[in-house]
Amino acid sequence: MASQEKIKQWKATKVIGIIGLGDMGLLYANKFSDAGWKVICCDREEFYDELKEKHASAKFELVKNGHLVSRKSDYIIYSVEASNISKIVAMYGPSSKVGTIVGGQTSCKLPEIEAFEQYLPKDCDIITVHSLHGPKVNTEGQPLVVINHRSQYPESFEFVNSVMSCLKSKQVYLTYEEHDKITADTQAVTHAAFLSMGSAWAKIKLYPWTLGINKWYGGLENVKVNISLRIYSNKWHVYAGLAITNPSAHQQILQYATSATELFSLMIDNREQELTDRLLKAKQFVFGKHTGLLLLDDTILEKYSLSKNNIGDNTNSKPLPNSHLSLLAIVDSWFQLGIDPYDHMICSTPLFRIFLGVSEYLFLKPGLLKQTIDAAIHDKSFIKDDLEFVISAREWSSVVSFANFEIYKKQFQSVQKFFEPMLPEANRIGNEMIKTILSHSKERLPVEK
Ligand SMILES: NC(=O)C1=CN([C@@H]2O[C@H](COP(=O)(O)OP(=O)(O)OC[C@H]3O[C@@H](n4cnc5c(N)ncnc54)[C@H](OP(=O)(O)O)[C@@H]3O)[C@@H](O)[C@H]2O)C=CC1
Ligand SMILES: O=C(O)C(=O)Cc1ccc(O)cc1
Repeated sequence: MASQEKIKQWKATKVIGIIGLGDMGLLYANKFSDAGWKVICCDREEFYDELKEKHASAKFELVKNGHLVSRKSDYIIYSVEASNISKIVAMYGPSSKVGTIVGGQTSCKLPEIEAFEQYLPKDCDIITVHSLHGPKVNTEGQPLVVINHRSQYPESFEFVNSVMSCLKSKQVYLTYEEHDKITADTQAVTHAAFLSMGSAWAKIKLYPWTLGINKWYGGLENVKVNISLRIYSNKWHVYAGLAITNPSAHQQILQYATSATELFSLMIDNREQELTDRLLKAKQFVFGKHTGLLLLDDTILEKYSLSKNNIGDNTNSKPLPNSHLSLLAIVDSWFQLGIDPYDHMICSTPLFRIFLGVSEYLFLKPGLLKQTIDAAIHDKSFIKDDLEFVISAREWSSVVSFANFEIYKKQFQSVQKFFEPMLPEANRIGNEMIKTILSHSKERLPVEK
C-alpha cells in the first residue's frame, strides 16, 4: 500500500476519469470525489446540458464526451453497457493520455479486455475492476475484483489500489479469466432463477403476494418475490450483459433450465423415489460439509412481505406447501455442474449470498426438504405455476444462448412493465431485507473457505 504522503501527492496531481455516468459510474464519481480525488466524468454528449444541471452541485467535473475525459485523466474507468464496450472504447480509447491506466466496470471481462487490447495505445496500462454489488448497496465490505492485466509502470497497480481503497470494499485480485469463470458460477444461475420466477408470474398475470395466506405465503416466498422484483427494478442490460457476453454463463443457464425441466418431469410422473435420490445426492454434494447455524431463520424472513395479510388473522387457513422447484433446480444445477458455491464466497454478490442462504434453509432445515418433495408429488397446487416456471427458464436459456440482446430486452421489459406499480415498494422492502440478511450473514456465512 502506498504511504499517506504518496496518496496525498497523487490526490493533488492525478485525475480520475469516468466514462458513463449511470448508476455505477455515479456511485464511483461521488465516492472518489468525496475522498478527495479530482474526478472528471461524462455520459452521452446529447445529455450534457441536462446532466450539467442535475449535477451542478457535485464535487466532480462534468465534460461533454469521452475524448475530453481521456485527454486529462490518469486513470479512466469505462462504466458503460457491456454490449457497447467495444464501440465506446474504439471511439475514446485512442484519446487516452500517454501512460494512462485504463479499466472498466462491466460485469464480464473478456469483451472489455479484448476492446482495451485492440483500441488502447500500447503505452496505456490496463487495470480493471468489478464491484460485486448493485449501486444502492453500501460498498463497505463488499467484494471488489481488481484485475492487473497489463502494467508497464511500477506505480500503476499501487495507484489503482489507493484510489479504490476509499470504497472500503474487500479487494480480490484475479485474472480476467478467473473473474469470468467465478462470476458465471455465482451470478448466472442465480439471476436465471429470479428472472424465470418473475416471467412466470407475469405470464400468468399473478402478483404472488396478493393471494392472502393460502399461496405464496411465508419467509421463503418473501425472499423469492423481493429479490425477483429487485432484479426487475434494475436495468435490463446489466443482466443481459453478464449472461450473454460470458461464455461460461451459457452452459450454466442451460443447465438450470435442464434441471428445472428434469425435476418437474419427475414431479409430474410421481417418481418420488427418483426425485428424492437425486435431491439427496445434490444435497450431499452442496451442503455435505455444512456445519453450524443456518444463515436464515423464519423470524427474519417473515418480516419482509409485500402482502398485507397476516397469518394471525386467520388461524384456520394454512399456506399450501410449495414444491420450491426454482430452489431445488439451483442446487441440482450446482451438483450437475460440479460447482461448490461456498468456494466462491470471496467473490459473491449480495443476491448470491441470499440465494445460497435460502437454498441452505430449504435443504438443511429439519423436515423441510421431505415436506417439499411430498408436496411436489402429492399436492399439485403449484403444478401450473411450475409448468410456467419451466417454460420461462427455458426461454431465458435460449435467449441467452442465441446471444440476442434485443429479445432479452423485450422479454425483460415486458415483465418489468407488469410489476412496475410495485417496484418502488418492493425495492424498499427488498433493501431492508437484504440489509438484515447480510448483517446476519456476517456471523454465519464463511467469507472464505
Ligand atoms: N447496476 C449494477 O448492479 C451493476 C452494473 N455493473 C456494470 O457496470 C456497467 C454500468 O452499469 P450501470 O451503471 O448500472 O448502467 P447504466 O445504464 O446506469 O450506466 C451506463 C451509462 O453509460 C452511458 N453511455 C452509453 N454510451 C456512452 C458513451 N458513448 N459515452 C458516455 N456514456 C455513455 C449510458 O447512457 P444511455 O443510458 O443513454 O445509454 C448510461 O448512462 C455495466 O457494464 C454493468 O454491467 C457492474 C456491477 C453492478
Ligand atoms: O447482487 C446481484 O447479483 C445483482 O443483481 C447486482 C449486480 C449486478 C451486476 C453485477 O455485475 C454485480 C452485481
